[in-house]
Formats: sequence, C-alpha cells, structure tokens
Amino acid sequence: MAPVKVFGSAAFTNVARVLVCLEEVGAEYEIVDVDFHAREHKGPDHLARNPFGQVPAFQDGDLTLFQSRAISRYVLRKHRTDEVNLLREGDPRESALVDVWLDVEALSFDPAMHSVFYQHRVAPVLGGTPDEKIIGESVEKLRKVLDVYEARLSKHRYLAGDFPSLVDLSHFPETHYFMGMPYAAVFDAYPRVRAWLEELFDRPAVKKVISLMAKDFN
Ligand SMILES: N[C@@H](CCC(=O)N[C@@H](CSO)C(=O)NCC(=O)O)C(=O)O
Repeated sequence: MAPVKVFGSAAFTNVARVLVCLEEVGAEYEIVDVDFHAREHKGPDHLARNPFGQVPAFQDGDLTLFQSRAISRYVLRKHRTDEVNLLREGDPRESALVDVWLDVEALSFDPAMHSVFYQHRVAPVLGGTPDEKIIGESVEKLRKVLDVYEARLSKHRYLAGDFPSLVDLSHFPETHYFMGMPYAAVFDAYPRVRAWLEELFDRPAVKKVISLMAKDFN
C-alpha cells in the first residue's frame, strides 16, 4: 500500500498532531513540504487540498482531508486494533469522554497556548513585538484550564479516563514549544499535570515527532 501523504512541515503543531498519530499506529507516511516563504500554501495546488490554505492536508489514495484533529481520528480509526484504540471506539461511554476532552483541548487549551506561542515566537519573526497584555490574558486563560486538568488528573491517569487516547496526544505539540518559553513556570503549580505530561513526552511516538519538529524548526 502506498504511504499516505502529509502536507506541511513537522515544525507546525497541527502537522505534528497528525504525525504522532501515524507514528502511534505504525503507519507508513511521507511528509510533503509546502513552501510558506513562496506562499505555496495559498497556491491552487494546495488550496485544492485545503480550501483554507493551511497545513496540514492529508492524502490517502483518492481521499484528501484537512483539519488536523479530523485527520488524526481518520488515522486512528483506520488503524485501530484491540491493542491500539486511541479513540476508545466500541465503547460509547469512553469514546464520548474522548470527544469531551478533545473539544476542551481544541477550544480552550490550544487557543490559550497558541496565543502565547504566537506572541512570543511568531510576532517577532513577522517584524512585530510580543503583546504582553495578550500574553498575560492568555496565561490566565491557561491557568483556568490547568486548574480543571489538575482536578481531573487527580482522579484519572489520563485526561479522558484511565486509558491513553488522542486527547493526550493532541496536547503534545503546543506544550512542547510552550515548555521552551519563559512561561513554562506556569505548569509548576500543577504536579498532576506535570506527571501526566512527563508520561506523554516519554512515548516513543512523541519522541520521534519531536525529533522531526526540531529538524524543521528554523
Ligand atoms: N484547525 C486547523 C488549523 C491549521 C493551521 O492553523 N495551520 C497553520 C500552521 S500550523 O499552526 C497554517 O497553515 N497557518 C497558515 C495560515 O493560516 O495562513 C488544523 O487543526 O489543521
């Protein structure tokens, strides 16, 4: 079977989300670079893959997908086994909890984390300066999310429950970059969250994708 194609550099957090799922299930894949400097992501070829002109896009034969969490669910569904069932399919209760906490990650955790990353690492590259007011507001939003996570993780080993899932994996890309910034100390007040992240970052698939992110990050 031909390897699937992931369009976009591993350095992008939403691309890394897809890659870690492919690594977890041992699927063969090819990373196809999209040249942002040449604005290739806004060109007709890529717009045909992703109408929003963003990465990742994904191709599996004649199937083309975009939106990293949807691609991740496709990969995990397609390669589900009794041993690797990171969406907890087959169990309505557990899979519903995966849906709940994946929405929390997408709609609360990720925006707060990405806002800090953007101000601190992207704005300067674009000739701007970090907006400390936005950073402060985002860190406060993050603290409110981490308060909930700390309580949740005092009852369960993983966020969705007592099983690893896409929810955990989906948190790693933004957190990886965040830990390299001055604001990482925010996590010091959350021991259960830190233990959960330590286990997450110890997964071989996560380590492999971090190596790919580092290679591409410039
Ligand atoms: N909800 C989507 C977000 C994709 C996205 O913002 N991609 C960024 C790079 S990764 O951070 C991107 O392509 N930015 C360029 C642009 O928005 O023009 C997903 O999860 O796939």
